[in-house]
Amino acid sequence: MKGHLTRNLFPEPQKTKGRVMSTIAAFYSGKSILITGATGFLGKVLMEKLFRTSPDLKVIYILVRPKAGQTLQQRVFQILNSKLFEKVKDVCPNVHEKIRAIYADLNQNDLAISKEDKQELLSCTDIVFHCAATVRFDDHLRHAVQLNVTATQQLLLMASQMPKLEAFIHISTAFSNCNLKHIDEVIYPCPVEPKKIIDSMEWLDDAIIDEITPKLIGDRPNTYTYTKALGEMVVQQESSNLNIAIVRPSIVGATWQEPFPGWVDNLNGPSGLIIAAGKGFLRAIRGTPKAVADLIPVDTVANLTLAVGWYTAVNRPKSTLIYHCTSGNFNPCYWGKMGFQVLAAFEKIPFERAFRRPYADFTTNTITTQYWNAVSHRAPAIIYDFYLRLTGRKPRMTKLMNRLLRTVSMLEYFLNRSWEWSTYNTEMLMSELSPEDQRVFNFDVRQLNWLEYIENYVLGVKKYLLKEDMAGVPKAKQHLKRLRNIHYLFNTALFLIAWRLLIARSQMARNVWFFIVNFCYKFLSYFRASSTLKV
Ligand SMILES: CCCCCCCCCCCCCCCCCC(=O)SCCNC(=O)CCNC(=O)[C@H](O)C(C)(C)COP(=O)(O)OP(=O)(O)OC[C@H]1O[C@@H](n2cnc3c(N)ncnc32)[C@H](O)[C@@H]1OP(=O)(O)O
Ligand SMILES: NC(=O)C1=CN([C@@H]2O[C@H](COP(=O)(O)OP(=O)(O)OC[C@H]3O[C@@H](n4cnc5c(N)ncnc54)[C@H](OP(=O)(O)O)[C@@H]3O)[C@@H](O)[C@H]2O)C=CC1
Repeated sequence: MKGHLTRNLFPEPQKTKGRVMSTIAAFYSGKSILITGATGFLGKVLMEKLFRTSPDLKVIYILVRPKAGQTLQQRVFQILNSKLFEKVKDVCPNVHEKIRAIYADLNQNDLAISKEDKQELLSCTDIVFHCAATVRFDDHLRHAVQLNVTATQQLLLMASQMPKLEAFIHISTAFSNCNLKHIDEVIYPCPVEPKKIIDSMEWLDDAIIDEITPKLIGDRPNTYTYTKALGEMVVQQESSNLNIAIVRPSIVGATWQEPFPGWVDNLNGPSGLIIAAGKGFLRAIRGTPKAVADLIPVDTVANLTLAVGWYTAVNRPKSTLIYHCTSGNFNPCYWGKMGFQVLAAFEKIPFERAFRRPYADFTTNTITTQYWNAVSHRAPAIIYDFYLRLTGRKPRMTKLMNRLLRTVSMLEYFLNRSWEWSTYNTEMLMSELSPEDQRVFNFDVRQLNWLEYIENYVLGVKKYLLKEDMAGVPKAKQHLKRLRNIHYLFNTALFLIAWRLLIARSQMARNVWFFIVNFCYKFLSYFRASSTLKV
């Protein structure tokens, strides 16, 4: 593909209302773009930004599968009519004509794209953004390989047959090499070749795959990070034929600025834990307060990805460039501090019908974690289920708590380590951008104010995930006050009962008790006597 281009890759910067138009936005005008994973968290934000900044783009092809009883068209309709796309409709009123949903299933070896659709994609596509993946940590290796490795290979094969293709941008993860502490902008090889893994998945049965999975993933924590690393190797193997770049985001969180702050639509990463903490289910996590919380807003990832698409197409770097999209070395935040910020946000923006008052303790001690799990997580769930049973309702809290603790245990790996990612390419790209591009496609996280971001994140979780109205905030605050009083009352009762039992059984406890009562009495008498003397 390299060197096949006949088009003008350096469009003249245009002027819009006295301001020079963004070069990147101008670059995407008139382009046919293929996005995989466009129905996902990052894909939607990427597509929204493209339509908003380059309304003159020709078409966005999205590979979609029917899901949850919805047809392709219904899925697209739902996305275009969501809050996220409100601004797009103003700048690009015919957006529905510019989006073309193509049936595809990345679980199928040939991606299940029809002949006609494939022909159109091959002849028209200018740029590919490959976002689709399974992001589940515990996916069966066969499924994770199919989506994160084989599907990537199939897509690259298609890309190599696209005569107009200018750039192929692959979205990986900054954690694909999380077994290392310092990660450079290079592709690290896995011991077993991806082609061998793909082949073996075809003939090994599930039981044998289960057996060899721990050996294959080695010192990585899950099949997700392992298969994303294999996916990168596949990309590297095709890089001599294609103009490719890889973007590696860290933990992707709610939007920072665009199209508005705090937008989020799934429970992955921190979002689910914010709900669990805000509703009072999760009160302690095994996490290192001083470890870097490498969160990156989803709009920052979209901006960097679009800038990478432009740079790769225009400059055609000789080798595959890798861009780390991380916050740690530009503007670090730490889990302990983030925990405080989330709690502070709950004070202002409490969630409705909380189970207990929000509290979050990051602890590194395994015994403390087990204590918290027993006393603060499982015991209240058992008591609540007992109450549900007594009132003739179905118990559910213990089951919910068990699933939550399982989820937390899977995220713990990322809460107890810090990584260093080199960011030379990302910084180089930033310096290549014109001031207007730096403004429109901002990925400079040094400007991010964490306190403000976290507050908007919590607000976004409340509005877009929990669908709670801000009008309910006073009632939610009232409910939390009631929970606090119940908490104090419960603790006092517990203390008195324990003490009473102790006094009944131990002479020593009785002596201590009499000593305290005697001391208090004497102190009060002295205080009374001295105040009478003053008068
Ligand atoms: C003040 C304290 C708070 C401070 C904030 C602290 C934040 C810490 C966040 C650390 C995150 C570290 C992430 C590292 C990401 C690496 C980057 C990537 O590339 S990775 C890309 C990112 N990938 C990921 O993040 C994937 C992580 N998730 C998974 O892999 C799977 O969901 C699973 C294996 C954890 C559970 O599987 P399984 O048991 O089969 O069940 P299902 O999947 O069906 O879900 C069961 C229930 O749990 C729900 N729920 C789901 N997620 C979360 C959550 N995060 N949390 C809570 N809840 C969650 C789910 O909605 C459902 O509820 P319901 O319907 O029953 O009511
Ligand atoms: N979220 C995060 O914290 C991070 C994500 N990343 C990477 O960013 C990319 C996007 O992640 P994110 O948006 O969060 O993930 P999502 O889970 O939100 O989206 C995944 C996308 O892939 C699509 N997909 C999955 N399986 C298939 C299939 N069989 N056929 C067709 N499409 C399929 C999904 O479609 P459908 O809607 O039909 O399920 C969805 O559009 C991924 O490559 C991920 O590895 C990297 C670092 C962190």
